[in-house]
Amino acid sequence: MTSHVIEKAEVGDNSKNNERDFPLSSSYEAAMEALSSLITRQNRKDRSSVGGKFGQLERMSIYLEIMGLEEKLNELKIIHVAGTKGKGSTCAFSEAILRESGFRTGLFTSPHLIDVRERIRVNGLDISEDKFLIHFWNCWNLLKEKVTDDLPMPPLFQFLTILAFKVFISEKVDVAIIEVGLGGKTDSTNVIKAPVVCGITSLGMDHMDVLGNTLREIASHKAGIFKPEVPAFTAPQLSEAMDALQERASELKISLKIAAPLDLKRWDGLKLSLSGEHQLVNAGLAVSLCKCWLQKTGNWNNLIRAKEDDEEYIPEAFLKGLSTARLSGRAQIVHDTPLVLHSSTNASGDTMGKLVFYLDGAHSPESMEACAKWFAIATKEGKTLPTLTHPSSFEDLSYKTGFFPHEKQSNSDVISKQILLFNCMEVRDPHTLFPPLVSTCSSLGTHFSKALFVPSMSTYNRVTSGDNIIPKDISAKDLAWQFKLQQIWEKIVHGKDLVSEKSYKADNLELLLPSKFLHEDITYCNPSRRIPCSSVMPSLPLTIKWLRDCVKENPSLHLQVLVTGSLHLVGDILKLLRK
Ligand SMILES: Nc1ncnc2c1ncn2[C@@H]1O[C@H](COP(=O)(O)OP(=O)(O)OP(=O)(O)O)[C@@H](O)[C@H]1O
Ligand SMILES: [Mg+2]
Ligand SMILES: [Mg+2]
Repeated sequence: MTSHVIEKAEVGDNSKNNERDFPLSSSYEAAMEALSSLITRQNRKDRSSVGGKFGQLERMSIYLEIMGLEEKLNELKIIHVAGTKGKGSTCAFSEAILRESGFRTGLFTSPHLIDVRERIRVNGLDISEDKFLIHFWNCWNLLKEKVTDDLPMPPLFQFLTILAFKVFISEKVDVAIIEVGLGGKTDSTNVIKAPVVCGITSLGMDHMDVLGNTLREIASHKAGIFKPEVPAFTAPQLSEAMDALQERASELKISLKIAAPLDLKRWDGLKLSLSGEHQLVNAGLAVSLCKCWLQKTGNWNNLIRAKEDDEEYIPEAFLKGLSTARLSGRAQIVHDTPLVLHSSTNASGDTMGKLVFYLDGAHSPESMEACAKWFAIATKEGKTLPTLTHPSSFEDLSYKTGFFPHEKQSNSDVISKQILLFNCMEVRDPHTLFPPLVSTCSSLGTHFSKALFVPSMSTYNRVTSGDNIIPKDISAKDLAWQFKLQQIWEKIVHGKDLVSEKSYKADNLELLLPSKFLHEDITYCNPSRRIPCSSVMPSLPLTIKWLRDCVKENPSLHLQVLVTGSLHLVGDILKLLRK
């Protein structure tokens, strides 16, 4: 993208000019370039002071005023959702439920995986490129005209929030479902003054740099979205968090109800479209939020059968929404290389993935546990599972004995192995992420044959379109963080420090012979010889190639790869697999 294009795009007084001068795709790239310029490198804690004298929410109000959106925003019938984990899923369920109930929906979630337009959905679909561009340049140009030293352009998330409000207002949605970006009290979305109902998803420890170090502090930040006269619902919480939520609700004299996790037994044949046991919690909250929204907007009675007075009754449209809601990169399974089974046990010749990616963007301790549980169960499919236990110490775990029971014989001529493909942002603490992952998997009988640490490709300082991804210079990536992850992993899994003589050079792929993979555990994963069963891989494209070679060269191998630790990583893998 040349600066010429950006300049043109910026000065154009409406989007039509841009569209006339440039093909749509280049105009979209120009928008991404402009968006990227809004990414601030400032410490999140001091975000409110990013240039200018106004606080974050005050600035939001001024921007909305500039855009002429303030009044219309107050008329939107909003469901506002905060929480540590499950916000996106709860919002996605709510959107699908209300759309299936006959309403035109707007959905604002974060982050995105492949394309920024995923964050803004209208009636179930990501906003189209041309609509995005029209609204994008309209917001951009109006704000750009008014910026001063005291009121600079909004940072990325703030801009996207304004854009989403503008889209939902223009598209005349009946309901807007809005996910909080971070925290609650000071989040840009908290400029919403009178939502119809508020929801709090599962709370846990995350973003402590901004929200505080105790669950109570975190909960009180999230409760900052509560508003007078607006009912609130929460997923079940630990008492420390619940007390803080309740305290805020009492101050405002609003009702705070606990939404019970969905009980699938009651709904014969219902299968949630987002998998994992934790989704029952999110689905339960979504049901309560939607029911309340329908009641408060006077639509509930139209939806229920007249004689139905059962408190727990769920209309058909709700069940349809719960079974069709989608949100990629959360417990998503992608079959890469098809495998046709010819064995007598599968005479029908069903195909199953020979290389299967299990994608989940978990990046906090609680979500790691949820993700591990989902992976362990999903990879076993149909087998009897041991009861989930929480081993108190890693000393107890079987992998310390040197016995690796990870070869699951799912078919007489197929050997299944589980691999971990991991990366996380450097602000995360891997010491808190690996233990719940390893112990939960292990307690369910799943053990990784190998862990691969790979840098993500997306950079955090650019917003890109879905087409724009593969950096040319992959070898020049700094892999120090991946080596650190590997070291921590080895220490946790084998209790041994890694020898660091080969340090900071990615594993030579020539040595990781795919043809040997099937039998390599014994020779390579021997802690006493200090050879780790983990590798630092130089890039994601090479990692995928290596995995594909592994299954190609070992006809009986069935690889189940858990990709987790970062939504960026998950998004990159989705982009690469899609190509
Ligand atoms: N109720 C839950 N309890 C624990 N973990 C959960 C729960 N819901 C979702 N997760 C985990 O968190 C990940 C992200 O889910 P989701 O996108 O719904 O949450 P979010 O709150 O929007 O997250 P983010 O902080 O990334 O915006 C999932 O992939 C899953 O691993
Ligand atoms: Mg988060
Ligand atoms: Mg989210």
